[in-house]
Amino acid sequence: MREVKRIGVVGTGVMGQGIAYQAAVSGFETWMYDARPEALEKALEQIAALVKRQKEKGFLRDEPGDVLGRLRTARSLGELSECDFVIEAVTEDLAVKHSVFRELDGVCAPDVVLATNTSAKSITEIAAAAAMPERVVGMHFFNPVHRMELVEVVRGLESAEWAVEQTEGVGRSLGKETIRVNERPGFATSRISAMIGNEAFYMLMEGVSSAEEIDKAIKLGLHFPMGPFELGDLVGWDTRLHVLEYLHQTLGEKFRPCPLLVQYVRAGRLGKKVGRGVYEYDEEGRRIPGSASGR
Ligand SMILES: NC(=O)c1ccc[n+]([C@@H]2O[C@H](COP(=O)([O-])OP(=O)(O)OC[C@H]3O[C@@H](n4cnc5c(N)ncnc54)[C@H](O)[C@@H]3O)[C@@H](O)[C@H]2O)c1
Repeated sequence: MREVKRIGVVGTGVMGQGIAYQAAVSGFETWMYDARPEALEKALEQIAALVKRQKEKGFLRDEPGDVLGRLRTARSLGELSECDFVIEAVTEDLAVKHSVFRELDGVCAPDVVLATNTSAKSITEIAAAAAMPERVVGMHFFNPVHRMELVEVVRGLESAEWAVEQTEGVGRSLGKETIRVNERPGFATSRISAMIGNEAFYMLMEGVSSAEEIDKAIKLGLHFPMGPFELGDLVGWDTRLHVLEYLHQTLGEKFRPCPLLVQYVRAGRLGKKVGRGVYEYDEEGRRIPGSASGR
């Protein structure tokens, strides 16, 4: 199996930057590419800020300069040709993912695994765009990547055993626990969390209680670490909606997206990444007290 020293990350939004941080902290030379240069710049800034915070809290063994020194930015996918393992974290849209995999296939050596961080989509369908679908594997990280312990490793119809094992090995090298999942829509985790977030929105729409009270109920009554609105704001409601639409299409009526959730996405209330979702956030990303929307 190929020794992994350089990791490529494609798409440096919420997840890509978290994965790139984790790879650099874990000692890998980390190549980052995004179709929007401003997203790449923002990712570098956010990673530098996170490195600083983690060092101050005593969570980082290495010097910040050493971690940041392992980060490289690419101006095209072609510059990822020397990478030993590539993780795609672009927008949750099949056409976008297909174009990335088609191009990566021509760029990377045949023994390089092309992993996708899709939250719920079919690995088999994503892999269909690649000339070598056997090297495409699901590698599902959780947000925020540096804090969450799990990576779901998802085997598509054509995923080869060597590629699945390589993905599990890289997951462990990034300090994560892994579980293996045979592909079904939503894997083991997104299926449950999408349903809870959607149900919480139905409850908000029906006036069962306020968003803050529903979050409080789920945290204190059911012992979840975060409420469904807090979590959805963190994940991004646009990403949540993409997942729900896909689960609705593949698993049926029980996943029909709540109309109020759809309205939030149409209004641009996408969550923490844009400063407002169900709650509002200041420039540092801290929640503004009392900012929960009434409905
Ligand atoms: N947000 C979460 O909590 C979460 C958790 C697990 C998995 N995921 C999955 O991770 C992936 C990324 O989600 P996100 O929340 O980081 O989204 P995001 O919108 O924050 O970032 C996506 C990035 O992809 C870039 N991009 C779009 N097209 C591209 C292309 N052709 N080439 C290169 N870059 C391109 C965009 O410019 C953007 O910076 C999705 O598949 C999502 O389902 C998200």
